[in-house]
Amino acid sequence: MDSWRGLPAAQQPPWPDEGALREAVAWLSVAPPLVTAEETDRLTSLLGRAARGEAFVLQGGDCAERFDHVTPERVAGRLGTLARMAEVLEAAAGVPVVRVGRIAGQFAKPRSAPAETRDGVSLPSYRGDIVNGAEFTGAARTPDPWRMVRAHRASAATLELVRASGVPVHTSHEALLLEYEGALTRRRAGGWYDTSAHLLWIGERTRDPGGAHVEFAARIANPVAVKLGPAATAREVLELADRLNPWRVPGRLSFIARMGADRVREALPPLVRAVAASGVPVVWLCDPMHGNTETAPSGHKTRPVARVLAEVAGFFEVHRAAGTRPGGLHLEMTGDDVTECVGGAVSERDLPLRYESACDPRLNREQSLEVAAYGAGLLRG
Ligand SMILES: O=C[C@H](O)[C@H](O)COP(=O)(O)O
Ligand SMILES: C=C(OP(=O)(O)O)C(=O)O
Ligand SMILES: [Mn+2]
Repeated sequence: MDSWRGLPAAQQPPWPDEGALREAVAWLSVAPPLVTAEETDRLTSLLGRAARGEAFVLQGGDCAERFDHVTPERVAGRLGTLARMAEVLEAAAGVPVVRVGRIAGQFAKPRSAPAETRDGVSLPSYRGDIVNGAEFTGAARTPDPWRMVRAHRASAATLELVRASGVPVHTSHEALLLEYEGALTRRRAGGWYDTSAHLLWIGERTRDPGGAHVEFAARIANPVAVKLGPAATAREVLELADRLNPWRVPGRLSFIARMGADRVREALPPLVRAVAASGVPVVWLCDPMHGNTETAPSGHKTRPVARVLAEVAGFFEVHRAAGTRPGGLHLEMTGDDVTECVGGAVSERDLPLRYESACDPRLNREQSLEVAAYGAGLLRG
């Protein structure tokens, strides 16, 4: 299970204290599992239905969860919004909607740049609460391996709130920090399960078929997903499909296309066609967020809801033209009334009012419901 060690692993934090890293990993390797193999297998079979067109997937939640946002109100807000969106989509799809949260573990962030400079001062970039603090001070930005232990506790507390809500949701996050994911991986009858979440995905920046992340994902029994940006080639995608779903199990592998509204119509068709021709069963999800990020004049990262809708439309068009299935949506969203994406009641001027994301801009409740209603319209055809 340690076969990923020794392979190139992108986006790992430069932990300054080796001893502390070893101690934190030792703590995690005997920590209680967060999810069971049975629940995890159930998600694989639900996703298998989506691969056959008998279900639609809604995956959503924060870009970056925060340790100090684990409150009943915030979790209920996110889950309530996700549940409402799922109802809207379900009514249109005529098949069950599989609810998957970016929740209870979505704490690690890959970054475009290793450092951030403000007023001539450079500090390590914020890499998510599991690595360092968002505050712009040397102390906060120093990677601290004990934060992985806090992330496990915050995930457990969030999961308790999720389980108490009644919203039937499975958990997911990006499998970015391999020390964390590896330490929570346990042997079960069905193989090795990463017990940190039901579904793990590999990000656009770490999907090198020869890299450590793909090797780790290939070894676990969980359902896995891979983000695909506009530079992904059919050859790479076929290699990923082969590595990650060699036994061709429906539901084992999802591809999350995040092309950008302008690129989706030209970048996605060759990938969809190549996968269809290979016969490897895959669920195709649309992430209309990460290819549509812009910087507003105020300096805030934002996403125009109109571009989000345009990418969703393009994704459906591509699948209709190829005769393949649009399997679901992957969104960065919250139940809170934030001002992070532009659209509806939020204009560029409003961005500073309630911009609470520590990383990427999320759809607020109203915008999330707008995207769900739009998706429902496309599902009705
Ligand atoms: O959530 C995704 C990435 O972590 C994020 O888009 C990277 O953002 P950056 O370009 O500000 O580093
Ligand atoms: C890091 C993310 O996305 P991507 O890997 O697609 O950039 C994300 O989903 O937050
Ligand atoms: Mn993001």
